[in-house]
Amino acid sequence: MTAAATFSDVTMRFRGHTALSGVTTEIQADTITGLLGRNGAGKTTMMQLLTGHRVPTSGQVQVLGEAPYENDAVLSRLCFIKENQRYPDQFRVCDAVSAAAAVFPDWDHDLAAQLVEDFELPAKRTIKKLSRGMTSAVGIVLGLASRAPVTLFDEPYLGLDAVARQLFYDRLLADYAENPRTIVLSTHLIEEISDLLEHVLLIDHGRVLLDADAETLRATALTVTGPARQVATFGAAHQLLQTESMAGQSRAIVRTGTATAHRMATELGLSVEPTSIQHLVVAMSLSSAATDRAAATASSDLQGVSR
Ligand SMILES: Nc1ncnc2c1ncn2[C@@H]1O[C@H](COP(=O)(O)OP(=O)(O)OP(=O)(O)O)[C@@H](O)[C@H]1O
Repeated sequence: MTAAATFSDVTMRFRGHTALSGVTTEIQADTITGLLGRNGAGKTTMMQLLTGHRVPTSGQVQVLGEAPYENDAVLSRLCFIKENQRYPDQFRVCDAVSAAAAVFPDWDHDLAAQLVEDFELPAKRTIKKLSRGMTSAVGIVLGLASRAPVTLFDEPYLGLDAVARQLFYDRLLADYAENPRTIVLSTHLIEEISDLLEHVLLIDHGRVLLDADAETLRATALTVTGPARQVATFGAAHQLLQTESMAGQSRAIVRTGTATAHRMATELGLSVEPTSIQHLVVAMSLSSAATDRAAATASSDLQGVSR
């Protein structure tokens, strides 16, 4: 696998706040990557670094082999559809489409026209007068029809109804199958998009918490259910992320690197199911928050001792 973009020990600080801390990762070429994480995790900041809207405080960001900041050769091959994408006041839908067609070298006119029709966008209406969801649909049309080698969607579907979101997923997959390219999609609607994702990058408090291909995640994240003691035994032998117990029964989400995990669970009399990416992301984020809290408590206890 080649990398379309790399982050090497990237730290991004905003006046006293560290948004990203020592991030090292690669965005795989010709892959759909889900950039996931809680509010304020650092997803938009990563996209802003990829698109040269910001330069890192330290470390290096490279896109298509070069630093993106003020680099036209790179930026002309990038498309960034932001949450709350803004357009000039007088722009109609058709103006946004024509402007994008002039900017993106690989622009597909037919696809754009088809998408405008699919999303039932009124081509001659001023974007300012569109509903929230329709405005999001304009961004989606531009992002898909740009056919940019690196396309970034940052929460692209604010206000889009369920039917329109499904349309986006279907059109994205169909077009991607025919024209593979690097797509990064940041979203909180993990359940909805998890089947689309080939790679998952989970950011938490500015750090990489999970960086793995979706296939591996599906195979290594398990939910086991059964008697509490047996679940605890199984959890102790694996990476236990979350556990809930009631009336002597437990349910745990674990990550396992061993091929024998299924057998061990069965021998312990536990039922085993795959864990969805959404459940895994929630469990990992909560587990990381608990670890941070424990570390903070330990550190304040130590400060108390030293006084
Ligand atoms: N210009 C800025 N000045 C100060 N702090 C900032 C700035 N931009 C981002 N931050 C902070 O950096 C952190 C990461 O923000 P970022 O927008 O990257 O998060 P996010 O993962 O995209 O969140 P969300 O899912 O809520 O959109 C947040 O704590 C945010 O408040």
